[in-house]
Amino acid sequence: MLIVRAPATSANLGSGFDVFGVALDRPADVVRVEKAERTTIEVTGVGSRYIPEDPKRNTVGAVAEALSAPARIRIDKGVRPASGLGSSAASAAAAAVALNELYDRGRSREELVPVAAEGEAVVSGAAHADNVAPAILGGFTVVTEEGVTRVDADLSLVACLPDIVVSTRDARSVVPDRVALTDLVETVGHAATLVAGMARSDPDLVGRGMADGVVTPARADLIDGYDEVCAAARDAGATGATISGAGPTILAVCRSGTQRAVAVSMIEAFEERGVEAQAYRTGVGDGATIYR
Ligand SMILES: Nc1ncnc2c1ncn2[C@@H]1O[C@H](COP(=O)(O)OP(=O)(O)O)[C@@H](O)[C@H]1O
Ligand SMILES: N[C@@H](CCOP(=O)(O)O)C(=O)O
Repeated sequence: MLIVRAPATSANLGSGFDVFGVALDRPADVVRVEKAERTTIEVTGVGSRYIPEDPKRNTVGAVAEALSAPARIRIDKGVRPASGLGSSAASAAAAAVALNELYDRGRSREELVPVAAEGEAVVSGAAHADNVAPAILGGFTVVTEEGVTRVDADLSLVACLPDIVVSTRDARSVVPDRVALTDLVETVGHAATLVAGMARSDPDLVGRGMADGVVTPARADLIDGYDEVCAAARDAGATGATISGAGPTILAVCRSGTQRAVAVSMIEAFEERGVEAQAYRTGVGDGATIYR
């Protein structure tokens, strides 16, 4: 048997829709795999009752199929599904790394990114790789058609998860399919600022670069209290806050020493709207880790 842990991830970071992603220290999924005649899946842990065990409907089933690696797969969920924290991607990334090792397929970590992205197509309708790339490689990642670029970064983050469910599939349906040139220019500027900030582990630049006038405003209505929670995070010392992935989690980047205050303020702002929430005080983490 092989055991692999893969972390939660936060995709988009505002200006990098379907391109940027960052691995978080926590939470994480743990996946156990054993060779078998055919693939079977068992799911336990956070939100497991909402996750199908049918290999055709679970992200890990698509990964096993893509690697021709049938297995008994047990998933212990630490990342709540439909959270905006790459829940479906954490399982897919862990399964890709585990099955590649179990069956000695010899794929590099970079080569496993499109394999794990096959799983994302099963749940969201698009094989977007912005969650699976950091879940496999760790750090901050930039995904394009040509491949993945990884940047090491050290940042203090808060991921605040309200008791609201937003499915990635639904949140993708509200994204505009055209943008004006002025919006494009603004987005390129923000995205470039964010990448420079990641390379320098500079929370001010990253916070500034998270601004986005295209995708985020279209999705903000799906999260009750979005504006108030972002404002509370900034007032408490965050340099920026935005929707994590497709939501409902809100990700905040913190100045040194403000992480606790940011977390408390975000929870309180949700509570003022009558929404319960929990906050992960986290940072940029490693990718999938194999435990034998
Ligand atoms: N291994 C898995 N882990 C989590 N969710 C899964 C998995 N396989 C399929 N799903 C389905 O994917 C959906 C959650 O994915 P998504 O909406 O992208 O959430 P998240 O934003 O947390 O990744 C749910 O409908 C869930 O049932
Ligand atoms: N780029 C995708 C990311 C979805 O992330 P998730 O964590 O919500 O699955 C999107 O924004 O749709």
